[in-house]
Amino acid sequence: MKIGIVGSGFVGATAAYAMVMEGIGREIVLVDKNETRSRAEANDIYHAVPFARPLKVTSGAYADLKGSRAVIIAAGVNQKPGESRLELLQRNSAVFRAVVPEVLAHAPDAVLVIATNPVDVMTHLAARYAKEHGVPSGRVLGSGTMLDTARFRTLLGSHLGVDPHHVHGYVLGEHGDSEVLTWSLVTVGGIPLEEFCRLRGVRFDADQRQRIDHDVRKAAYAIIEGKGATYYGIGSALARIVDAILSDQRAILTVCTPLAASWGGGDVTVSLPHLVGEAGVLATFPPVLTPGEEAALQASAGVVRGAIEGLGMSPAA
Ligand SMILES: NC(=O)C1=CN([C@@H]2O[C@H](COP(=O)(O)OP(=O)(O)OC[C@H]3O[C@@H](n4cnc5c(N)ncnc54)[C@H](O)[C@@H]3O)[C@@H](O)[C@H]2O)C=CC1
Ligand SMILES: CC(=O)C(=O)O
Repeated sequence: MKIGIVGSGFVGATAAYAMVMEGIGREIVLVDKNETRSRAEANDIYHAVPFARPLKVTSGAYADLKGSRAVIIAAGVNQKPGESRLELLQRNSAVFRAVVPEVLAHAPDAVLVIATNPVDVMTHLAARYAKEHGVPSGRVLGSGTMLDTARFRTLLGSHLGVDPHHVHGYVLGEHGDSEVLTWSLVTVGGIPLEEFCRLRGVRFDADQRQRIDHDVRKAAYAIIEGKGATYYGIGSALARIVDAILSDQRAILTVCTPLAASWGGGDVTVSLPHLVGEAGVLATFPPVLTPGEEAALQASAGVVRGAIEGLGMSPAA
């Protein structure tokens, strides 16, 4: 099973490395406008194969994406220290105008997995191009708030003293400053958060919530300030999404995809829990939230809708 990656910078190359480490797929092709970089990354990652799983890793042109089951798009600019994701919009939408039609032309049956920021708007844009090629919007999904959800679960697990695999909680809405940590949905081993804290005698007050909210929401800014880019978390999230697609896992992931008009937030692309399998997004599960969380989610969808409209696109892809 072939996986394509367009944009083999920090994010694309790390996703490829994560897939080699975990044995996801059989072949990975890296494409980048900087061919010297993609060739070097492909060779470097390929040399890890004897220590990991038997995958082939190559670099190539768009034509080499032919037959891919999934294509990750991580091409474009990343944030400089202090810059927001939305500030990348104009530059990365120009990159997508060049990249997405090429991917659709050479890998028309692939599920597109978007990572480039601002990922919600870029996913909306990619879905619009895909629609022009007859590709249903469910076959275009973005990493959305997968990374924020992972950060939330990591910090909660650390505070509670529980393996984050057993901590369930979702960050929804924009992958950006307006994202919503849905505290009311958090369960630990099936036990609601407050009840779990009572049973274990763990202190969890407003200050602790505030600290975790801050550390999740500001994580990217802090990491970029310290080392210029984030890539291990997102690389692992992208590998997880591709695994769900290739194995038709029916995983519930907080990816983003254009939402049906029937969703209360209207036609926009933001993250909600989605069922993900071979064909991409198979179903959407708008959660039951507190009134405050619901208002924050609608406000977050409004931020993304404004950015989509600012690009001159109708929110209805
Ligand atoms: N969705 C998420 O949770 C995350 C998203 N990102 C985003 O991923 C994107 C990539 O970030 P990095 O890998 O750190 O950047 P990078 O600068 O290391 O890599 C970007 C790559 O895209 C390539 N590229 C640019 N224009 C292209 C074109 N027209 N055709 C083909 N390749 C092209 C560049 O040559 C470069 O190799 C950024 O937009 C960043 O904000 C980063 C981390 C998390
Ligand atoms: C850069 C980015 O989007 C993140 O690390 O969340």
